[in-house]
Amino acid sequence: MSRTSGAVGELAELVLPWLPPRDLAATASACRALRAAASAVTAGRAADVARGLEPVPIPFDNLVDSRPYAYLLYTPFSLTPSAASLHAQQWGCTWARPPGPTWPRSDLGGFPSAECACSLGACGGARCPCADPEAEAVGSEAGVGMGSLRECGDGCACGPSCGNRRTQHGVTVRLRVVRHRKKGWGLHAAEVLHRGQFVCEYAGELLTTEEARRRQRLYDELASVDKLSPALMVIREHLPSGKACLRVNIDATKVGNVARFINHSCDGGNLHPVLVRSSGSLLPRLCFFAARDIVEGEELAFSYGDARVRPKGLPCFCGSLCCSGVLPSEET
Ligand SMILES: C[S@@+](CC[C@H](N)C(=O)[O-])C[C@H]1O[C@@H](n2cnc3c(N)ncnc32)[C@H](O)[C@@H]1O
Repeated sequence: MSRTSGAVGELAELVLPWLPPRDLAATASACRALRAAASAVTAGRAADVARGLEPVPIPFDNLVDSRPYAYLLYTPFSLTPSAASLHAQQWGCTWARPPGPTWPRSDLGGFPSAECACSLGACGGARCPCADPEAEAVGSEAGVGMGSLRECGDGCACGPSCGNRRTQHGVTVRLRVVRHRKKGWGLHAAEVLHRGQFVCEYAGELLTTEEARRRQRLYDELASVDKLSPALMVIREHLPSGKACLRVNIDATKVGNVARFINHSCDGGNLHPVLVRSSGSLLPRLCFFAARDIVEGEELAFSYGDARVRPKGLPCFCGSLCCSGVLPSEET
């Protein structure tokens, strides 16, 4: 009974002394079976943060303390909070049927879209309206702000195997979530990544600005007492008119994908954040590309200054030569 605690321990102390030997032995054996089952669940969670929802498993790796994994509800795509609760995974389980993406949306509600009608294999060519002349350069520089990319989407005639959908197949590169002494978990390459290679999207709950502000206040309080590692991303995009600004709030704190483990680096890190637009979609998606060749084992990082994450005034341990000493934050 040395390891039982709280209510279970109290209950055991009350009940067990009254049991006959056979029932006491049966209770002990049931506890051993439960312990083995719980260990199997822990091992499964530690073996794959994505719980089978990405094309390749993404294991946790902790040589620093005793936490085997970080718990989150995994979603490969961004969702609205109502969809997230509707499709909530049972505690500890994978989804029987994962939810579909909130975008790209097929219904544009009257907004113009530049979808292509290319036949399969012809996308990305000179006549394809979704072709992006800058596509080759995407991801080639870190620390130069947010890039942009156009891809085919739900509004296009081509199918999912079209070559102009680099970011739409989930995480296909080998990654690992590694525990750090000062920064918490961090995302690392588990194979060589080449400059310009797509790494992952930043997926989570899509929030209204009002809800994002409400959560930020809460996360600030919890983070200041070390109770939470928030992953609320605020992306601002100035529209061509210069008069309006599109704001996208993605909260991956509790419902999100592997990108929520990417830490900040003051020197821009080795990832290039890129806003990807596709036909049939009102909102851009935030995607990360390798900004240079990355060796196996290297930590992946980008500058939170480009797509800001709260909370305020926390110390930065990125270790880069130009480290400012604090994590970037913003007034919302
Ligand atoms: C998006 S999460 C990144 C994953 C996080 N390390 C975890 O364990 O879940 C952002 C949080 O990670 C921590 N973090 C990220 N970059 C950091 C850095 N350079 N130095 C210290 N802490 C960092 C901060 O707590 C920040 O609020």
